[in-house]
Amino acid sequence: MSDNPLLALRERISALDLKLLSLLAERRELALEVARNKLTTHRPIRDKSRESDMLGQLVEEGKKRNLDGFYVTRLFQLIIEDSVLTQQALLQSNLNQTIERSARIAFLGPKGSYSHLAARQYGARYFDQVVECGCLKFTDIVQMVETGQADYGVLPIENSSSGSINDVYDLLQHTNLSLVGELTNPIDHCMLVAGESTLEQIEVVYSHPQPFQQCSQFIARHPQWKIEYCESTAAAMEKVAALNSPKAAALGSGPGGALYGLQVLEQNLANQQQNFTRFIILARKAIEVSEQVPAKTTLIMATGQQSGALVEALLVLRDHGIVMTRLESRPINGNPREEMFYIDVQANLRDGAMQKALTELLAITRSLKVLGCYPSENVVPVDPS
Ligand SMILES: C=C(O[C@@H]1C=C(C(=O)O)C=C[C@H]1O)C(=O)O
Repeated sequence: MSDNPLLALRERISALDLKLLSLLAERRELALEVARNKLTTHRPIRDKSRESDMLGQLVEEGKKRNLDGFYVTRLFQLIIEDSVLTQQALLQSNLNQTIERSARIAFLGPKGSYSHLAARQYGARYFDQVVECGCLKFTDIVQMVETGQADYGVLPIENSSSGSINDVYDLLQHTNLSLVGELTNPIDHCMLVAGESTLEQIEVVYSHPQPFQQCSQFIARHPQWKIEYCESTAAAMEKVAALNSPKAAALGSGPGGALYGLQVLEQNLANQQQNFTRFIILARKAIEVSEQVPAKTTLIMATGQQSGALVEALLVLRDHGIVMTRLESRPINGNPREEMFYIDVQANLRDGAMQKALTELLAITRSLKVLGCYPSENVVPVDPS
């Protein structure tokens, strides 16, 4: 134990953190045991009343230890989210006989891009080993999966600040790949520097145009900075790491910056505090979703040009009690008078109601394609009882 009081305290904190890690790993193993039990009992993965009761007890126990309820709730909601998604992955691997322990995953941008981080996160949930395939363009990602050079493709499809990514929606019109998963990640834009620096010392900032748009209010407060656009946030980080100057910074993700040895100077810089990007996962083979796991299905359809055609189609979903979570329209190449509609629904493709709705939709639409049915990765947290 160090003689320096601060170092001695830090050593004790680090030792305690290791114990916390061991406990979290043990808890995750127990969650997997619960999932294996649910394989035999067919109970749903989520038991929200159990979560709510447990959180209530933890908040009370936390108060006895001077831990405020919001902190305890937020911490255990994150722990429970991991537990639920880990269980979902086990049930899905069991149902779809996913025995491969490694996968090749294609994504946009070099290491450190938001897509790269999403690909790593998805891969870690389903595989022991991931071969990372960074691509320059969305079309490269789709082509790598279609040609068997990659097993999965990760594509950003919408951002809460800048909206839908139309190029990806358009790609879905023409590919035979299936949608097999989704991932929604908070996008926390940070100012990243190569070493010690301050905002006052910064003279030039590098990033992709998107982060500059999403952080325009922060950037506007520093009109003296020179703005340099790069092809990706990862390229910006690479540049700043190479410059190794207190005058240069990159706008990107903290975890991405760490891959280039960059430190966070300022964080949470987006105009909108809640800044999320949703990614979709594509594969050559469609998957089935266990009825114990919340499912989403994505359809793509052309309704024809008769008036009210879209309304008629949406009424079919309503009549079968199917909840639509997203409706996006895109022009059809070469047919300016008609649009293609992308619909996300909270339903399992195998549900009877979903099958009946599809049969009726086939009769009233000009074209209809199921892009895929996949587990909903959005674990909505419950509050303490
Ligand atoms: C572990 C279980 O599965 C889920 C995860 C829970 C958790 O991590 O505490 C609690 C309830 C369920 O939503 C369980 O059913 O007990």
